[in-house]
Amino acid sequence: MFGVLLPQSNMLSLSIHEGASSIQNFTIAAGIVLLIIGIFRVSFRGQPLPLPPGPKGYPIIKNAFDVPPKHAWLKYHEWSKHLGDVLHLSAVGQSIIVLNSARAISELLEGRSAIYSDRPWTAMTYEVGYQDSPVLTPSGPRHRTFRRLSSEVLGPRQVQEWRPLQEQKVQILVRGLLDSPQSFWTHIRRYTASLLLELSHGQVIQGDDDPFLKVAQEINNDFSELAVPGRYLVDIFPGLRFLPSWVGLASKKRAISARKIVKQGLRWTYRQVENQVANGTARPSFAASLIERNTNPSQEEIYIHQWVSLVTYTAGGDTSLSALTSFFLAMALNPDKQRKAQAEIDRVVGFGNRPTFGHRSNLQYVESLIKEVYRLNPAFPMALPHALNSKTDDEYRGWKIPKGSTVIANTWAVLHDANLYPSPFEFLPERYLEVQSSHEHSLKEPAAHTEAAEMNPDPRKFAFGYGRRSCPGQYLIDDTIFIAVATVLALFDIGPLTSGSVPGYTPYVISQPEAFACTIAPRTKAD
Ligand code: HEM
Repeated sequence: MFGVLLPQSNMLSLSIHEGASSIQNFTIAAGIVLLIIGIFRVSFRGQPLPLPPGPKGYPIIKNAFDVPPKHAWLKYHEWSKHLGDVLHLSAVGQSIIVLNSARAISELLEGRSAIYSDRPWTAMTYEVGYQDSPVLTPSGPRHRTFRRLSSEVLGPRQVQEWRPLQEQKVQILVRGLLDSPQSFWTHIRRYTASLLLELSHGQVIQGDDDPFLKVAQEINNDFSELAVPGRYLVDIFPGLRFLPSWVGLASKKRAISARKIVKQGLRWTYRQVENQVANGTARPSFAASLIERNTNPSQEEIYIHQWVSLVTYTAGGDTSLSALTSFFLAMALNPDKQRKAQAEIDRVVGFGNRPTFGHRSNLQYVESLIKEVYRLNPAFPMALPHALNSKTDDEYRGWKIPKGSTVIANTWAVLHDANLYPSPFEFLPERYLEVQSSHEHSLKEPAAHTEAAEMNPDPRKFAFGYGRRSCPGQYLIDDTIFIAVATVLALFDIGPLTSGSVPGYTPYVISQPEAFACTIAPRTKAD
């Protein structure tokens, strides 16, 4: 075939100078060339592209029972060592693509974010109504509205307005640690809950029995349980949801009660703020500003406002708990790193003083220590599942990615890749000191721009997710974690562990340390 083409094209390049008939020849020959290329392409396309490699599975159900229910990121990482960084699994007709490298994640979830930003459909989330939440809603107009509204409050510049509130709220953590250090878990929760609910709805939480906190927590607990794909049989066999309720399917009953709680909770929390705005007692908050800005909202707008306000708490509570408990654990296990950070704080802030955001740019070791907390045990080891849109198949490195595939980014694998982070299982804040870039800059730069050659890239590029689905709360929560970490290190000595062996990590979507205990005592002298 190529033998025919070459003489034709040589003849053409000469004959261009020879008048109209040559132009005719040129046109005919070009047509033939295009025809042959076309035939070649069609016949090539006729050969179906292979799927990425994956574990073999069983007939019909394929990998349905291979998908590990716990610590899935570890299993995927292990498979990727033999099968390659991009894996394909198939569970009852649904393709699951697992991306185990920075390159694959960057090229697909960020480089092709326009088509890889859907969320997988699961029967249980649909039944409860969670697919309307900003976290799980499909990409489309509603998702874009969520993102726009979020960025108006949570963008990198906007969050700076909340810093005085964060400096104030961290006192809840300090007071708690002074009163009952063994309950540090509870104090962390109180600190983040109190901050997030004041920010989202202007609510000043009055203790653990606060009705507002209880509603938000109930929705959060249900969400954590029910939005885990595959936890209920109905997610694997969606047809089960059409069975009538008298059959007594556990998932049906659970979905009905959770749906009621979400609906009531969304309305009730938002109505509190509407009333406060109406009678002039509303404190500044996300919900209040949405209500004040739009005095004649449609039902759809109200629904979006309700979700976008509430999600600030539901998406932020457990994730920040994970990051801060990981910090306490890392300090209990790495006293030398703790001493180094405290020495830096003493030098910059002065022993016994409380750090503020104004000190942050001079606390480079503390900054690196926080990065290492994000890296070693990411709160979302696999981000949240994305989905390729359902319109067309995609092609990547010669593989077919079927339309509608669930796409999982194995963030944990990237953050433990020895080619990116040498000695990946060691807690080494020092690794970032050579590549220190400005805080704002590094957070904004997407993972897509992480050159493969760059060592020890800022883990926040991975820990907060990817592309159009990346975490909108990342700037806010990064501030929340900085002020807590810097304040606790300035005022307390953490560790050693008093609960025996080093705890493992919980195995689900949001992973946090298993229960542990350690000493926490006020510092008495400078390091
Ligand atoms: C340490 C704390 C946090 C971590 C590690 C974290 C991480 C993440 C990750 C990995 C995702 C999934 C991204 C993806 O699918 O690629 C996500 C989504 C999301 N996060 Fe966060 N997050 C944290 C705190 C927060 C806070 C405080 C808020 C709210 C103020 C928040 C709001 C959201 C929302 C709304 C989404 C869904 C975004 C979408 O689907 O478009 N997160 N987060």
